[in-house]
Amino acid sequence: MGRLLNKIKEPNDIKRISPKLYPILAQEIRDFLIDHVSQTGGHLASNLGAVEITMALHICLHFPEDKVVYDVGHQSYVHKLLTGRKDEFTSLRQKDGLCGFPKRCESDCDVFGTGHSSTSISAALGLAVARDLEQKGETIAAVIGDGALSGGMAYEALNNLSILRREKKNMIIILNDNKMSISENVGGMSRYLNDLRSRRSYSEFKENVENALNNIPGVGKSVARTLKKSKDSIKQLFIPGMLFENMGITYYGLVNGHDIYELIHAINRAKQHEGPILIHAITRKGMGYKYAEKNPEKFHGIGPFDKETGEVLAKKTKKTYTDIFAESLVELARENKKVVAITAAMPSGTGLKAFKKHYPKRFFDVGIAEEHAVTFAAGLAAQGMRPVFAVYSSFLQRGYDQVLHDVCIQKLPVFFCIDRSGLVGADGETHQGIFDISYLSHIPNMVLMAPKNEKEMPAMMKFALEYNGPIAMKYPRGSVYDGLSEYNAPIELGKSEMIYEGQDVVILAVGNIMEECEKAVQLLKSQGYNPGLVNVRFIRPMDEEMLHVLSKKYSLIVTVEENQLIGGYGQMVSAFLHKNVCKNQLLTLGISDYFVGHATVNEQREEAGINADSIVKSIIDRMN
Ligand SMILES: Cc1ncc(C[n+]2csc(CCOP(=O)(O)OP(=O)(O)O)c2C)c(N)n1
Ligand SMILES: CC(=O)[C@@H](O)[C@H](O)COP(=O)(O)O
Ligand SMILES: [Mg+2]
Repeated sequence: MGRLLNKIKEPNDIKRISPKLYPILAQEIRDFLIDHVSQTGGHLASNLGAVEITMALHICLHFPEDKVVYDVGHQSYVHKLLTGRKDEFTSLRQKDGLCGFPKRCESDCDVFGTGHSSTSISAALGLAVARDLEQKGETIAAVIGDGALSGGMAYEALNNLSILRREKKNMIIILNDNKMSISENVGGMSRYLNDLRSRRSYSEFKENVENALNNIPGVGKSVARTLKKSKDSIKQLFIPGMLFENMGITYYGLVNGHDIYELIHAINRAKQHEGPILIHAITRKGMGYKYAEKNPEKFHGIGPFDKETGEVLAKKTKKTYTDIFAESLVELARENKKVVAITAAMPSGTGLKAFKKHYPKRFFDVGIAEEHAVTFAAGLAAQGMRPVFAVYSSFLQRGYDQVLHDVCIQKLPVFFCIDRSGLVGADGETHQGIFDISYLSHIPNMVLMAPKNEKEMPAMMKFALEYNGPIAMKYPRGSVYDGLSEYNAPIELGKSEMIYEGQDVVILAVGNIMEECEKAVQLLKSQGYNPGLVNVRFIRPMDEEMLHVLSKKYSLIVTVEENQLIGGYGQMVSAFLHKNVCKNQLLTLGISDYFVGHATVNEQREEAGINADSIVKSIIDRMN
């Protein structure tokens, strides 16, 4: 570890470093990040890009009294380094280890937990208003990227900042503009920021304007005097950032986001400002590591890699569910020209890059705007298109009302391809896809499917695109499970698939948890039991005909799902058995009412009691 970084053991220790050594410290931080993330995996490029911004904040502010909210929070490793957690980086994103996002319970310098995009300005405004109501004086800041600024919630907050303007109360927003979301940034705001980037700083503009006017013989000087008096008109004419200025947010740009001294000057100036102020910092995602600079998308979120070559260590031996989705959609779209694909700033993660390559005019990246994406899809469907919205389960939570209000009430044929459904592992609590059955299964007109493995996925997708109404298919992060059971039964609305008949006990497996259930069946058989096994396939509409048969044949019915138990499939079966006055024993296995922290998926399944061994134990305990 670098000599200077080694001196930083507690919050504010950076203030003991001589200013002339800041560039050396920045390099030591970059070396540390590359060394550690190359071993643990994590979000590297964003953190490399935020080194100087974070250092400057820690030089100018005093923690934990002063407070910074990091938008998304994937770029908060430097903040964690500078607040006494550098020794924990060997446990980054591992069970009981350092979280990859800010977390209140981890440090009093993590004032607000993040993970989902575009929340930082809202949260910081809440902190600032509380400060003012309490008549305190700390500095409150939000660090938001250009990608996160494409999220609608950010504008709701920018709009509401007027309450600080009115009271002349300070709040700093640092816009970390690197022209990148995970992929290239998109949309009108990105174009606006590009325009701002293309200009020099306002102060230069003002000076240049005055010089130009003063050089005009005769009228020039008086015009310059008049304009100078009405600063706003110069601003109106020339200042970049008028979008912010017109909302009452002072725009301070452009600042070189890698010049620590310029940043310190800007932040110290901003601290004195009476009202909200936005510092527009230009950075490079992946700064300081050539492989990440060249390919910031690859190094946005990356597994352990060889830092000498930039190559990921784990060789991909199997396809992922995302690969199967992407390949199948390209084929289905070839046959059906009405198929259009939508992503909310996740073209790589959802696999839609492949679709974009084949059908660029039928591909839409709407930015980090899931709410908009859902209703945009509804509009497309209302005009006869077959929109497919590929979205991570936890991010679709943003569009819940749009699913209900704009798609399901109107019974519009939108196909939701819900990736990262179920446990996701290292991203932890904010990213687990363990709520989608709960938040979709109670919406009338919605159909919710879950393939047991990759063989069933293409057929389910074909069925979905032929189904005339709202329909969703949930599938997990990671490699496919090519299971014991071959896909055979054709897909029929609301029909489950009996895999093994068995007797006494039957297991109903939802989606990819089939992997654990098949192992459990083998283990039970080895102990003399003969369990039945059902591939649920349709969470809704439920296969009530099958449930009637099962209720007559088996004394114990077991449901297993990678979802909260509350609102889950097991609860739906329980309601069915209750409504039909069935006397069966019911054992529901799933996530029992807690948020699942960062760990491996296997560790998370074991903790939840839905790995094979736990399923077996629960069944045997129940049967004896
Ligand atoms: C609601 C939501 N949608 C999508 C994501 C996935 N996501 C994480 S970081 C990111 C891009 C953020 O870009 P930017 O704010 O510019 O930060 P940078 O990585 O460039 O520093 C996206 C889309 C998310 N975290 N939350
Ligand atoms: C920070 C963020 O929200 C994304 O980078 C997310 O971590 C990506 O998840 P996957 O690694 O599953 O694509
Ligand atoms: Mg960015």
